[in-house]
Amino acid sequence: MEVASSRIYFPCIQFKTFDQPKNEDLAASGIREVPAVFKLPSQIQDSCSSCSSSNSSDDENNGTAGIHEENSVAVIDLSDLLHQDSERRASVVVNIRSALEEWGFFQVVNHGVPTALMDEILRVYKLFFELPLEEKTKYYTTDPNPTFRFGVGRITPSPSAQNWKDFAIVRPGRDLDKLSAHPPTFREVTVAYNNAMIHLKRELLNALSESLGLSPSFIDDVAGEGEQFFVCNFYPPCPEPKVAIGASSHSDFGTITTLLQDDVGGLEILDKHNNWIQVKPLRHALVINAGDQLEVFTNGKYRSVSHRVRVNPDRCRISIPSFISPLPRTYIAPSPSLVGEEGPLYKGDSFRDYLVGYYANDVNEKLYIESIKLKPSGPLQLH
Ligand SMILES: O=C(O)CCC(=O)C(=O)O
Ligand SMILES: [Fe+2]
Repeated sequence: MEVASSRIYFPCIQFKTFDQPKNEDLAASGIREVPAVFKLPSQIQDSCSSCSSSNSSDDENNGTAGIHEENSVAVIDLSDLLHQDSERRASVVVNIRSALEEWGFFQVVNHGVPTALMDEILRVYKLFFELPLEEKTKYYTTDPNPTFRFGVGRITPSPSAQNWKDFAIVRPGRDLDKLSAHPPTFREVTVAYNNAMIHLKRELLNALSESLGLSPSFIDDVAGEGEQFFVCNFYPPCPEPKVAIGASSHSDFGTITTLLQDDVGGLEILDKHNNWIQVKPLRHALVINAGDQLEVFTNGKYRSVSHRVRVNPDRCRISIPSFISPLPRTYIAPSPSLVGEEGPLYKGDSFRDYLVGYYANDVNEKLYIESIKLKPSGPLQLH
């Protein structure tokens, strides 16, 4: 196959990986076909083509309290939660519980994160991804835990196809000099956004504890103390959107994820009937979902739902998931306060060892958490 001059290959761990040219280069390069390394197996391509793509953004939600079902997953107004009014707070907590039981995902508005900060972080990270490849690859490293890492596709031992995305992993609690210095506000915005996520995570985990009848800091104390970090995903336009995938189906490894997305759309979640449901962009909302650690800790009451990202033929998309996790040494097992007659349904493990298992499996699909499930012991049989 002839390689167009603007197609740039560079190694990503053991793979040769295709770096999709920027939006404006695409037309010039004349690429009309997805390279083989990104091609999904045909049965997955079929499941992609059965869903309609989401290109629209909804108007800003100015915050009517309660749950709105028109976006599939609930949209929950957090203003009453943040104002600590006990009755109104209780109703938000109930809404969060039903959203997690029904979908495992919900969106939040009036969450206290300044909207200007949300716009700004999307803007500065887009500028970063638009830098020349030589600039971005200065941040390419095989060190798994740097402050700032640029990468391509998804790194798994046996991916069926590389994901059609570039990403940056950002750990702002470390050496800030390692963050990109372009554009000039990049570091400042990164730190401000991460701090806002730390604040929000505390509010959310407290509400989650209350929703399960636990004392407010119960979940945060056990499963929310890990290093706060986020990923910025950049999905370039794709000439054959049904043949490739931005992020293949997976569940998140941590406790909860708070995700900011731009207005392009493409995130889909698997519902209880095995249908892919779009999570439509809602301006200035954040998408919240349960991760594997929450599923284990709650003994399956709040499930970590499979999700994936479809690509767009015309527009690049940016999303910024923040991952809230336990400390590596924390042992996460079903909490005795949440285990009923069914008995513990998951094997416990330290978060560090959980991650080893998670990445040793193909993270595409919920393979690892399925493998640590135990059989229900059921009520004691007395003869
Ligand atoms: O881009 C998205 O909307 C979701 C990304 C995602 O699921 C992840 O990075 O874990
Ligand atoms: Fe995810």
